[in-house]
Amino acid sequence: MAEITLKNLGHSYAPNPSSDADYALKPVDLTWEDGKTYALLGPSGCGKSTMLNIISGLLKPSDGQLLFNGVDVTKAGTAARNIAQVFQFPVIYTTKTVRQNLAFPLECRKWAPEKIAERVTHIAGLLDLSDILDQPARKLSADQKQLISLGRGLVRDDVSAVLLDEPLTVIDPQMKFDLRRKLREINRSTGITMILVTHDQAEAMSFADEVVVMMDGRVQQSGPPEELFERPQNEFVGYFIGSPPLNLFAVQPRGGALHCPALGVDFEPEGRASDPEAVRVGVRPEHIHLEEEVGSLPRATVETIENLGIDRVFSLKTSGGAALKVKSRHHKSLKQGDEVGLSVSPEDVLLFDDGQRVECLASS
Ligand SMILES: Nc1ncnc2c1ncn2[C@@H]1O[C@H](COP(=O)(O)OP(=O)(O)OP(=O)(O)O)[C@@H](O)[C@H]1O
Repeated sequence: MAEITLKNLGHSYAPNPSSDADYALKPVDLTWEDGKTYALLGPSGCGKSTMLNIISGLLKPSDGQLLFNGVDVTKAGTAARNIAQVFQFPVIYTTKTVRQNLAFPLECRKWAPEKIAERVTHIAGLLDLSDILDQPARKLSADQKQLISLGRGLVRDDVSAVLLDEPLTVIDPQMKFDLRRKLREINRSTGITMILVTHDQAEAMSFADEVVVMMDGRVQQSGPPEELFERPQNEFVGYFIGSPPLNLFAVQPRGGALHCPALGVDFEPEGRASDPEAVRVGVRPEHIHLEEEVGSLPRATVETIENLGIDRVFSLKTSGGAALKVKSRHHKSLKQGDEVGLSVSPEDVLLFDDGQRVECLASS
């Protein structure tokens, strides 16, 4: 098992990269602690597979170094790295039984038969495969086949990390939940570092101790799910994480400070004075409160209501014409066309200058 360090690690598929734009993965410094779960999250083409393939050794990076437990493995082949990889589609021998599939990597390493039997029994127990060990793999469901793929990786006792490349794509939604829980249980019981690639934020947020958000080949932010939700470093992360995404509002200069007309909040950005045109205020739909007694609060009109079961998403238009969404489990009597007051706590307000979050003093 290994701590994985990316040291100024980047990759360009172009032979002579001349600018940032030539890099599929822009050079980045990151350390992934031994035993934790990580998710690489971002839209299609943002560089997730490039990063994963560099870690597994399928791709040699054009820039920087990759270290496992402090040892430079940048030039090491896949075999030397002892990485187990699970792909989108299960990679198993359909003509073999579950037991034979799990035993095969150990037979190739010339383990003694009794050690193989012991290890296979242990791994099958971890993965809930004990009852089907003697069934042919081809007869199993997609999620069971994915568990066998995972088992084939875990069965070796020298695995540095498990890389999961969108392994839940072929799985039914309910099974996805179970398999994700199972993966976390295995991580906790084996202490093996797991890195999941996904473009599904809910999957990333519920699986990983830390999520690495990527866009255009650049790591935008890396941190625990709550931190990405509460303190996104830039507008992209704020918008990409959360459902519905972060509300963003324009500001106007007012008496040396900045004023957000939609929410009726004033700000003083810390540090340099900002160009108001480049400043936007962000508030999570969960953090805006609706008041049915409007009073002197900023007002908005309910345009549509989406019922999500427990929660509702209210799409609103402020009196100044700004659109926003509010997510709440209250206000069941509100209907389209109703007028409501808006309130927000200063600590829930985020300020972005030129797309990057800045600290600010907010007062309602
Ligand atoms: N072998 C290659 N040669 C040239 N360009 C490549 C190659 N592989 C990927 N790219 C480019 O590198 C960028 C990052 O691709 P990558 O596959 O790493 O993204 P991704 O986030 O994994 O996307 P997806 O979610 O669609 O798999 C993309 O612009 C892609 O077109």
